[in-house]
Amino acid sequence: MLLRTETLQFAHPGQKTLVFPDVKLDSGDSLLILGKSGSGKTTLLNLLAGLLKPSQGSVVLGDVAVSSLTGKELDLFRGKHIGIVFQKPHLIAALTVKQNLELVPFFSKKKEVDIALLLSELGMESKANASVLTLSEGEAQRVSIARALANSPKLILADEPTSSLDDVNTEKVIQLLKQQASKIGAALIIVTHDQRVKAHIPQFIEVQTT
Ligand SMILES: Nc1ncnc2c1ncn2[C@@H]1O[C@H](COP(=O)(O)OP(=O)(O)OP(=O)(O)O)[C@@H](O)[C@H]1O
Repeated sequence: MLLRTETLQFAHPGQKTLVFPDVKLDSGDSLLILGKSGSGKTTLLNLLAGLLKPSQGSVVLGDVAVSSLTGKELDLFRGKHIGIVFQKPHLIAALTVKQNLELVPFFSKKKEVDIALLLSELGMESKANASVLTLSEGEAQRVSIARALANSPKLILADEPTSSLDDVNTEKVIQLLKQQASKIGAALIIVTHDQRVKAHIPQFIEVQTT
């Protein structure tokens, strides 16, 4: 088992405690996190990424308890083993597409992946030297996927990656995430309420408001 959570709970300041279903995932598996708005899907993703600390329970990735790592250790572990696609691309505006991707191996201290190959697999090779300010929304989202893959992570987490995309780009983005996850043997978790995504990934857990 690659990823295992147990009895995860978290409370944002002044909010009621969120209680999450357990997640169990093998390498190469894909899973959707579904649930109503405000149920805690993004919070769960942040707990899985080690961006938030659970008030109860644990997150174990491989043989490492992510939820008990702290500080630099946690940042390094995340940089090496987890790729995150945020809802908005959050690219560095002053840099080109390629430069945005080159930062990943720099920060994760991992061997560089072939960025040119990655861009060509994402249909973005002609944009390698373009400023990210000139990209369309779909293109920027593909670059943010490339960035999440550029450290060959064990776990890919994506938060509503298709919410601002049209049908064609949604299809492309989901296929890319699935293909790339399977190519590098990573597990893939997508938070979504997008019906179009549900058609591609049948396994899901549902976060319930209590
Ligand atoms: N930083 C924060 N401070 C206080 N409360 C927060 C914070 N972030 C989230 N919450 C609250 O925690 C609950 C879960 O939020 P979360 O963003 O995880 O839900 P979600 O299921 O991802 O929602 P959506 O589908 O609308 O994005 C909500 O009630 C939200 O208002």
